[in-house]
Amino acid sequence: MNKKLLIVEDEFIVANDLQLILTQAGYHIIGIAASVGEADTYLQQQTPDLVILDIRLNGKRSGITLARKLREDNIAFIYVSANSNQKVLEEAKTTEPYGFLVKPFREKDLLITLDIAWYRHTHSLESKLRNEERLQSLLTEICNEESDAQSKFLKLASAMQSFIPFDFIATGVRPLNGERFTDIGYLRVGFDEYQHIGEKELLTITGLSNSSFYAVIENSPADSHGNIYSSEAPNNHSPNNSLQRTLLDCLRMESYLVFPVSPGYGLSVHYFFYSRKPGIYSKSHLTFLHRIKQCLEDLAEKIIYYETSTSVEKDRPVSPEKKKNKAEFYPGFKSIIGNHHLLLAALDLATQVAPYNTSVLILGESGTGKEKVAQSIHELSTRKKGPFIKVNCAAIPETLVESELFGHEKGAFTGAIEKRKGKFEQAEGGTIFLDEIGELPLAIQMKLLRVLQEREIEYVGGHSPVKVNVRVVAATNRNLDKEVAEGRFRLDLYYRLNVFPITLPPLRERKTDIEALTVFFGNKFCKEFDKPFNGISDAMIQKIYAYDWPGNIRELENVVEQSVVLNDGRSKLQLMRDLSSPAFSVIGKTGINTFDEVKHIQQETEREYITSILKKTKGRIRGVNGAAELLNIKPTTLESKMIRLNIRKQDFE
Ligand SMILES: Nc1ncnc2c1ncn2[C@@H]1O[C@H](COP(=O)(O)OP(=O)(O)OP(=O)(O)O)[C@@H](O)[C@H]1O
Repeated sequence: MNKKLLIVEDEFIVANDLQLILTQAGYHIIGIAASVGEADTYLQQQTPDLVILDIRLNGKRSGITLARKLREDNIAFIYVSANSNQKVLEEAKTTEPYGFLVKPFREKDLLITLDIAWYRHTHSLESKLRNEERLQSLLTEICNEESDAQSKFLKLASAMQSFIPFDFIATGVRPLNGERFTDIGYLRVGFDEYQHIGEKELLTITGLSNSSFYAVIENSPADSHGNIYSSEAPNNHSPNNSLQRTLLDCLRMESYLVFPVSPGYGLSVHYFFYSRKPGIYSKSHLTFLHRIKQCLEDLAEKIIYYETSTSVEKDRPVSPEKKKNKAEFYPGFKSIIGNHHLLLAALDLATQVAPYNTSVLILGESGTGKEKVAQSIHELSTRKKGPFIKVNCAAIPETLVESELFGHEKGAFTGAIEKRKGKFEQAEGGTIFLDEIGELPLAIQMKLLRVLQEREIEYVGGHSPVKVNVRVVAATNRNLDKEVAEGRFRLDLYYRLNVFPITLPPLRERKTDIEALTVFFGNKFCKEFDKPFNGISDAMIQKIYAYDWPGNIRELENVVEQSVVLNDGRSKLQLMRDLSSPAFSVIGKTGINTFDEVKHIQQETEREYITSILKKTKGRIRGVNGAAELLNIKPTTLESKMIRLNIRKQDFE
């Protein structure tokens, strides 16, 4: 069936050109609109499969306004625009278009872009529907199981987290009753960890007396329909001194969404999602909640039933160890430390995409944990029993990339003395992780695109394709948009890989995780070097918070490793190098880009320190007051370190 297409373009000649090309290519054009108003009229008459959208249009409203509506209505669209103003482009990007073409464009590029847009749209739609089906059956399970209201709601929180982002979730009957407050809330404190917030906790957090708290409750309005509030839109905010307002202030939330359901008996139960990000909630979240409304009503009924029948039980104080709960639906991120909301949002996306074969593109600076997330995606997928093969595209010489990835036949080139399988075949039934994908030569990018489309590879020197069943997870620390714009990365491959992008935040943007990571690495290295872990000194904590971490988690890991190596085993870990020393400020300016750079600095400092101890002991390693004892490491460990660091004992004797 011909796909239906709407053209929204105010330049008559361009619009006609588009119509001609697309009709010839087999599309059915449902109309040409020169303004958002005209486009609305067409959209009311019928729903197109795809929309081609110019940014600047006749009238006051731009294509970006229309794009927001199209996204909410789940209609795929691409921009075709001559506008290269960075600000406008940035704004256009926030609407998450399925493609972008800059005028003037080639006919071939237009057709490819539409093709990819359609592929991405159907693909994401399909996985969305499958995900929703999974969620609905999970909610039914939660509803039917024998458990109390709190655990039911905790499980709901865990199940919902990858569908609607939140840092705090709550539910309760409305209108609120000053005599008896039965709302249940959970604050998200880890990937799948939540802190229960009931009346007692609220009183502590808000610091309100009982009477002021009841005044707040009495002052809290009920919503008759789904609503969104954000600090960015102060006109649409909850009244002062209401429960919502109090929660926003005390928990430092910036926006919330409320969704009322009617579970029967004339009652209304509200579900609340709060986020620390302003403007995070959209109409599409409300539409999604409408789709699962029946499940939410069934669950609300069970929760109210439990609440009303066990009020005595409820009044028991909650023991501190019971307060933090693990919902444990997704055990796949065990070794990923941190609970900053930017990290959790990335992990939510990873959870969402993990069960499917969709390609994933992980973006983020060097050392932010891209490989770790790639591994988790593999572990959370049905392919977890298959291999996870990592390929560092930047580390393979250009002439060998093709044979390394796809294999080669005997005699395919000088030195190919026998037939050899490539990484794709080695990853059969599993996942291939293409790290530093931005470094792939253009010719290989084209071949990779074919693999993604056809699911088959061709050996170097081979003549028949070989089918492969491999999921591709790629990563880069480059700005691929820029690489595409500058012609170093193929647009078609970019769109194919970018079906599901996950961006990992740099460490400087999630500083609240620094301490937990430091303790984690402190423990890890103390175990490795067989030393006791006595905690982190206050001075070290202060300095690591103040530093910007251009090398991200990997750099922090190396700094902690060094502190452990040089720790005397009796005191808390100290910072063993000055993070703001000249060496570091230079790096800070230019940025540490590679693991080698981080390792180099670490080795230099270690060399300096070991050298200073050896000077003291005049080269003596073993025995009382020997260098090994002063460093509190085994003499054999010190000896191997000296070999690695090229330190000669005899230089100190
Ligand atoms: N959240 C985390 N918790 C614990 N360890 C982490 C976390 N994120 C990363 N690491 C550790 O930090 C180091 C760097 O992580 P990783 O290699 O995954 O980063 P990357 O983004 O792939 O780096 P590059 O771009 O240089 O390849 C690894 O040793 C990894 O185990």
